[in-house]
Amino acid sequence: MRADETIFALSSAPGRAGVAVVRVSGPQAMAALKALTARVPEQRKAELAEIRHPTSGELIDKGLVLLFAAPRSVTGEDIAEFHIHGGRASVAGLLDALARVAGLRLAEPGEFTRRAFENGKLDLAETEALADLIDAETAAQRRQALRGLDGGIGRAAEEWRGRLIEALALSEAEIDFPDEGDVPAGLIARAAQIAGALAAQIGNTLAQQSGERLREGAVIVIAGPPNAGKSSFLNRVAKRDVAIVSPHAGTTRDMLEVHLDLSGYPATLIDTAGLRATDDPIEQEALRRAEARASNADLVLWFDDAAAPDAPPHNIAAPVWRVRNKIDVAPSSGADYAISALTGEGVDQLLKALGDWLARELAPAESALITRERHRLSLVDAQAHLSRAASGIAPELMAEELRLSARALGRISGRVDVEDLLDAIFGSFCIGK
Ligand SMILES: Nc1nc2c(ncn2[C@@H]2O[C@H](COP(=O)(O)OP(=O)(O)OP(=O)(O)O)[C@@H](O)[C@H]2O)c(=O)[nH]1
Ligand SMILES: [K+]
Ligand SMILES: [Mg+2]
Repeated sequence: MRADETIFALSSAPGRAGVAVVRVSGPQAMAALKALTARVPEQRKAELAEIRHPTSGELIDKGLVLLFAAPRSVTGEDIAEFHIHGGRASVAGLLDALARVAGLRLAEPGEFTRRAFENGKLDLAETEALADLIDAETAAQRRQALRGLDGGIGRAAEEWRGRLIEALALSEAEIDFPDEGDVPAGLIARAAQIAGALAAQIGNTLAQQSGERLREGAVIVIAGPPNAGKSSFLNRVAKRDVAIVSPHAGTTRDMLEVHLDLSGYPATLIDTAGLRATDDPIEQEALRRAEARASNADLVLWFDDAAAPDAPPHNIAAPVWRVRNKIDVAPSSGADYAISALTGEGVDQLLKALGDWLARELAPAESALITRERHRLSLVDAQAHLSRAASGIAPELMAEELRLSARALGRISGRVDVEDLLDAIFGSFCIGK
């Protein structure tokens, strides 16, 4: 990647739309505006312009153009924006026109964000939060991502790193001037005290509920005997025919999942094969998978048929809610919820209870600092080095532990030691972001 190259891409979603936004970032952004509209708009002011092909002069579209001059732009470079009609041909025409401008090329996935990072507009944790915001499907996920974009774990890690560097300075003063009268006594003890306090604080953060589950959504598995109406329930909740429903026991083989927004919280609802003894090897494999999925679930909805109640097996680790289905054909008692997947009776109550449960389970995760495994591993690493630094070791060893800890913390915001992380993180973005 080279900063002297100017990149462009469709930044809004591909496909037909009212408006499409194409962004150009880099030193040739103004030249691109001039080449296509024969002028450069006033900074940060939308202007209506005729956008023409630079070689043929053909009119591509009339649209709004904007200029954000460096460094006051999202990437920190000159940015030109073209807001045009969101037709496939209009967008293709504009992208083709931009490709003809000298020094411009199509952006790679995540390249706009990567430039923002390299120009200090975002730290690495904020970059991750931006990716989360783009991916957020529910209100709670959006709030979590916004908190991350507002500093979150990156800011905390930098604060801790600042205090750690203070401790490092103390221990190095002790190493450099061990016997000098004007160096106050007990430097190493103070450094150890700071290290111990930081280790405890990071330990507290690690002990708090992590935000990962909110990012990914809770997993709710529908399990139960064949023909209990599991797939019928999934279809009703999804409001479309996701799963095949039939009176034939053993209809579902492959697990099917739908993503739900329940009271603003995310969940993945998974339909599984009906549990029963069978000789069919394919069905046995389906059952093995269903059981494995149920064992990793956050919640299991155990479905049975009002005409043939069936208790759940005892080896399910997750909390189990018993749901009795088909109450339209047989009266029911003894389950947590009674529904009819066919008529819809009782389904709203069950969904409401699931929404309340999700809110209880996931609300604390909204304010969690740690939202990714990467953050957790860096903090565990930083804490281990801090604990060793505080354990009364020689000043030289202590300084080394503090340095290692500072590096682990620095990896969170990405200000140091990150080259190898960059490709992985930016690669998860799409082109135009
Ligand atoms: N009367 C009545 N029939 C239902 C209800 N829910 C499902 N059924 C019927 O029960 C049969 C089995 O439904 P499915 O949704 O395929 O059941 P399943 O639990 O997914 O079955 P497997 O995938 O084979 O384990 C179908 O004929 C459905 O139409 C209900 O609430 N009331
Ligand atoms: K069935
Ligand atoms: Mg089924």
